[in-house]
Amino acid sequence: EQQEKWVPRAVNMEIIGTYAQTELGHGTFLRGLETTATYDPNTEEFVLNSPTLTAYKWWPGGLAHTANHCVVVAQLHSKGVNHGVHPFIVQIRDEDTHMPLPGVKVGEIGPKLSFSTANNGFLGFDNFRVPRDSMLMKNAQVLKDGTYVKSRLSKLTYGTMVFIRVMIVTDMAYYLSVGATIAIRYSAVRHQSKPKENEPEPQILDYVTQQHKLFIALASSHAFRVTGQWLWTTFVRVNKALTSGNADTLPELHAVACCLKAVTTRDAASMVEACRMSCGGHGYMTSSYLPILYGITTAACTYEGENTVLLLQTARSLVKAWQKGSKGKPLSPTEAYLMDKSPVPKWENTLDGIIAGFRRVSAGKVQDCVSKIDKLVKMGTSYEDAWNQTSVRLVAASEAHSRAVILATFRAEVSRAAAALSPPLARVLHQLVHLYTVYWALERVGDLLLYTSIAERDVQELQQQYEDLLQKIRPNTVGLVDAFDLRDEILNSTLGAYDGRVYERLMEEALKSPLNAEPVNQSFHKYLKPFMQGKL
Ligand SMILES: CC(C)(COP(=O)(O)OP(=O)(O)OC[C@H]1O[C@@H](n2cnc3c(N)ncnc32)[C@H](O)[C@@H]1OP(=O)(O)O)[C@@H](O)C(=O)NCCC(=O)NCCSC(=O)CCCC(=O)O
Ligand SMILES: Cc1cc2nc3c(=O)[nH]c(=O)nc-3n(C[C@H](O)[C@H](O)[C@H](O)COP(=O)(O)OP(=O)(O)OC[C@H]3O[C@@H](n4cnc5c(N)ncnc54)[C@H](O)[C@@H]3O)c2cc1C
Repeated sequence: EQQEKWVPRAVNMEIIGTYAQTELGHGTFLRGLETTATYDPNTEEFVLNSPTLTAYKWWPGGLAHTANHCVVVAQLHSKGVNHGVHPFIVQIRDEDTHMPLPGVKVGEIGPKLSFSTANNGFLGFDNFRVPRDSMLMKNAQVLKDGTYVKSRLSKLTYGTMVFIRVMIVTDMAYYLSVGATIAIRYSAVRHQSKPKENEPEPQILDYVTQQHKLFIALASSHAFRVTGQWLWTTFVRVNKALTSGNADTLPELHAVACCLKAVTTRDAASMVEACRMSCGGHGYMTSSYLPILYGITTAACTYEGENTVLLLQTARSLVKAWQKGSKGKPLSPTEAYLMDKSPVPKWENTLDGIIAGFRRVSAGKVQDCVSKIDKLVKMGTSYEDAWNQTSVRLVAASEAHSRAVILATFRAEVSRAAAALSPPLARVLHQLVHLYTVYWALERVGDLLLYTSIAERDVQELQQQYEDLLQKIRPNTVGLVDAFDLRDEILNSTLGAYDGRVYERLMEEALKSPLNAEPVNQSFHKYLKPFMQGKL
């Protein structure tokens, strides 16, 4: 009945909430969180407390001034036993006056790289009492007498994060569509330089280097949209199984959500930055929206699980899978390729050949990690230290695994959908799949040379394939970003508006600046003139 009590109020916006998990002292290591929730059976209440400064919640979006409730993650103590972190739904502000309740200290954490409107906040409790039913009891419970009933699966507490990580992959597809639309439309409008003296300055979109910077962002948007759809379908299936008590597929979902969240956010941030830089000085204008978009995407590399930590989570799963597979036990569908012990086949410069190559790279890297860890442990190193000394390779193995998943999913989903598309549209989408696949083969050619039979002539041919694809995609580029159908109000960009009036929009925005309100700014009389006269 907790859902009956809280969900309608949240849906009706009677309560505005945030997720208060991260503290000043801990964001990654959840078992180290310091906020306590101690059960008092005499009053059937939990006492929330922030025993130290580092226990203060720090970062939750909307916490400073918007939220009047929040989900607080705290160490649950009952009958003198600490049962670990659990979620509690807690009212922190009066619903009429919006004043912080007695025992609640809440405020704004200060300026950030971006997300300036998110009023991220801090929250401290001073022995703040909440009723027993504040504990969200879907998984674990505390009875009136303080008896703790453990969850059938402790990791279900972390379920919210899996859900958000799954959504973030699709978020990155959207942010890349925004960045690609702005930069490609601007590149169609901008003319610069005179490679041919007797011809007018060309569109910068006709420079192959510009195409190299931008087309991968366009292709990645589609790759992440398709992968995000696949991941969501997987999440729904796993969640349905969880509801009926079957948690067998949760570890695979956790592992694949971790590496896909990490790789798509890192790619999106670096590709949005490339979009910004490809627009020259005007890309550095806030009015282009590209700096703000970079701030948004790069934040995703940190929140909902810092990327390195998540890649190591996936690596943990890959190492366990390798060890399981080596004992002949079956592996999950996304990790089954790790046990492909067939001889390395002759390299093929095809989509299937490249996808198979990335699976070889991932399996080879995982095997190397396992061998290094085993060797260190045999030499007397603790497993934890051996893990840490191998962690750079573990992250690389995780990335290779993630790329193999994205490549295979993108190709399979577009091939499946192509049958229902017009031949010209199918052809263009296949070109994007091809570009994405060959781009990453060239980006990771060192790994392919180490773990597959790719030869120098194959690499040369791939480079030519890539440059041919840039040329093939060029005529459809503006049409492809128009197809994202992003309204000017959403793009919020002087460079990306549909009508291409870039220079007029840049000037219109500039003239809105308060610094253009008068011809001589007051700073001249207050500072410059006295300084120039030696009076400062
Ligand atoms: C890094 C870990 C996973 C480590 O936790 P741990 O208990 O020490 O776990 P471990 O010993 O490494 O593994 C124990 C086991 O727990 C599993 N596990 C870990 N996390 C999950 C999960 N989410 N779902 C399902 N299973 C999970 C792991 O796979 C391990 O399984 P195993 O022992 O290998 O069978 C955890 O501390 C963690 O998830 N940290 C990241 C914290 C985070 O994501 N914070 C986000 C705060 S909210 C936010 O940022 C909002 C952003 C703004 C917005 O989205 O709007
Ligand atoms: C814009 C934004 C919004 C946010 N919104 C929220 C919110 O709404 N609610 C909320 O609860 N939190 C929120 N957060 C906090 C966010 O979830 C944490 O910042 C994130 O989980 C990382 O934790 P941390 O900051 O403690 O970094 P740390 O974990 O301290 O990371 C610092 C460095 O240590 C490394 N490191 C840490 N542990 C390991 C390890 N085991 N192995 C190897 N390296 C390691 C990391 O890789 C990283 O390089 C937000 C953060 C941002 C930036």
